[in-house]
Amino acid sequence: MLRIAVPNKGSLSEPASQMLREAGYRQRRDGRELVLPDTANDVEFFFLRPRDIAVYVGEGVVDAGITGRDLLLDSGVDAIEHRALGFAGSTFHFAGPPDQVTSLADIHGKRVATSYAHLVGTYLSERGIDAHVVRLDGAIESTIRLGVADVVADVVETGGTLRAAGLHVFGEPILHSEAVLIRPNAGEEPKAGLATLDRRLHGVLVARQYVLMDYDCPVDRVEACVAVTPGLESPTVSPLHDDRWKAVRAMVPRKQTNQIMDELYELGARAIIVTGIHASRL
Ligand SMILES: Nc1ncnc2c1ncn2[C@@H]1O[C@H](COP(=O)(O)OP(=O)(O)OP(=O)(O)O)[C@@H](O)[C@H]1O
Ligand SMILES: O=P(O)(O)OC[C@H]1O[C@H](OP(=O)(O)OP(=O)(O)O)[C@H](O)[C@@H]1O
Ligand SMILES: [Mg+2]
Repeated sequence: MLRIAVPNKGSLSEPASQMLREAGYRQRRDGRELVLPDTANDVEFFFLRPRDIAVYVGEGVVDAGITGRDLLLDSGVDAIEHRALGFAGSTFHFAGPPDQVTSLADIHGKRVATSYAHLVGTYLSERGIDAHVVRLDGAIESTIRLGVADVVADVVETGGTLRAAGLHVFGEPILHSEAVLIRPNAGEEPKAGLATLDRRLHGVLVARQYVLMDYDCPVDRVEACVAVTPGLESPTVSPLHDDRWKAVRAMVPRKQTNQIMDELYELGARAIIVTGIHASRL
């Protein structure tokens, strides 16, 4: 059985379980369940704290886990990012009072509050910046007002929390993070079964990121239209009863749906229809 660690709390928990459900796995209904076997799929889920998941994976006591890239890097353990999962996206930034800190060099000699002490400490020392890292569990944006830090390093999604605290980000992002599937390093072959899990998760990603587009196209416009919808391998082009027209079907990125429909229409395509993808295996 493949042993998989899943976040039990926090912002990664529900979307991780949702993604696994869409990939055909059982997930817990009761938030207190700690272990959940899914014998039909030959896997067993362990619900653990997101920050601890990299440690369990690094130790090799589970075969795979879902956590944040930022948490993986902060753990410093020997586990490998196997696949980015496209949710819980954020950047990790330094921030501080706009009138006091505007560049990385300004951090020198200051106190930096963060929940990611290892990550931040390494980042600063690699750049020769000497600062005192204050490790706290959360509500990092409050530390400056409360006088325990001069600068913070924290997760930024919308930026709303920073704005509410009167802080601004400065310098380059330390990191772009999102939820990731991780596996032990240990120089070994990934455990049998991991490939199936990975293919299923990739299938969910594709189903989320792409739609199917069908349209009718005048024969002399097929090449131009196909250039707009090249599909993954190559689009399907089928004959229609009226031989002046062809039918084309291709996967297109969901975000570009309307722009592509406009372009196809301009090129002479008609009856353009878009359908969602429920599942996929590429
Ligand atoms: N607002 C957010 N947007 C996107 N990702 C976030 C956000 N807040 C935290 N994360 C991500 O969640 C992971 C941290 O999970 P963790 O459970 O430790 O904290 P949390 O989600 O902030 O939950 P809580 O603070 O309620 O304990 C990290 O990968 C982090 O990047
Ligand atoms: O840019 P934003 O959209 O405002 O999101 C970022 C905030 O979200 C998280 O906080 P959370 O609500 O988890 O509280 P915490 O600081 O106590 O972890 C994170 O630590 C930031 O503070
Ligand atoms: Mg938090």
